[in-house]
Amino acid sequence: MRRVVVALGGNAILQPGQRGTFSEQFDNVKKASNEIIKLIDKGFKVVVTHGNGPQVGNILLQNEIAKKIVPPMPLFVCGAQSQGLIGIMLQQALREKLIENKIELSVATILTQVEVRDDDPAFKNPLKPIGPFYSEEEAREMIKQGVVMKEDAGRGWRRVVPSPDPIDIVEKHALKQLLSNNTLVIACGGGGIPVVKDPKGNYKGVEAVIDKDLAAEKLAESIDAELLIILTDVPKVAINYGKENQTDLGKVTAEEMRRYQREGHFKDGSMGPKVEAALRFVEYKKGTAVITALDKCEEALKGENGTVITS
Ligand SMILES: Nc1ncnc2c1ncn2[C@@H]1O[C@H](COP(=O)(O)OP(=O)(O)O)[C@@H](O)[C@H]1O
Ligand SMILES: NC(=O)OP(=O)(O)O
Repeated sequence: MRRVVVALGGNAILQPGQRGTFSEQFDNVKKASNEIIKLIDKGFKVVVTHGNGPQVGNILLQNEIAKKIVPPMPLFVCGAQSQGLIGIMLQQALREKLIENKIELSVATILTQVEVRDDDPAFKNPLKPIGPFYSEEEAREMIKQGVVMKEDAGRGWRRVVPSPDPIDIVEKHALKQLLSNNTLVIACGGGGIPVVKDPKGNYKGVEAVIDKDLAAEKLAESIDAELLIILTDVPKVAINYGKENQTDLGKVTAEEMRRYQREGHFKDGSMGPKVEAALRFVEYKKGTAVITALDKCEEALKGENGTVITS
């Protein structure tokens, strides 16, 4: 059976302008689950992963606001909490759709650790935006209080944290076993819980949030997937994005895409990591990578939409 990793963008769970109530997020997750079920119906063996930028930032904020009463937890624990938060919504929504469609599969979320290097340069250069958006004025005030803030791809200011490169999926053997045992697996949520390995082989959590698209690529490599689908809120990747001469990309080779990347068409913190993840998967694994909008996934698989990158 063809293995596929589906990466759900933050927008698929918490849309801009929403406060992020449980029912808002659960409704969004239900819509995303519909699309995932269509893939299963087509005969794919699916592993789902998802972003956590808004959620992990909100959990961190809750910890900080309540710190006089409740001891705050480290950021990697907030990441683990976000895997549980989104995992339970996905488990329930997917199960509902599986029952509706009379598909017999178990659903399980794996609390997944992802190894990073402790000397990754990202620890000295925080770039990963998390949590809510702030105005420039609010951001300047927070910077004075020691919070690292950056402007996020023209959408407002956000807190930023280190985002080291994922090098290995710690629970990969467990998730392969579940996959072979009729289970729809949700793994590496929020890029995985970032850990470093000590000389004895023990893992220790680190203060970071891994990019979920880059982790999705590692996940796809680990389970021998032949397809990586990155679902976001635009149907296609574009060159000259937002300019008069914007051109959407349909079928492209990895070579062409690397050239556009070198020319600076894909922004850090938004389309940049998606394109890099897609390219790594196509170049190292010789698989196919698709970047498209959640509701265009079916069309993209028929070759009628989306950006499809092949070697
Ligand atoms: N070259 C590009 N082509 C298409 N979209 C782009 C490009 N550069 C930046 N974007 C922006 O990237 C956004 C998707 O990235 P992001 O919001 O981080 O996704 P998600 O939260 O779904 O993972 C799109 O909404 C679009 O505004
Ligand atoms: N961890 C992560 O990349 O989350 P988002 O996709 O929500 O930013």
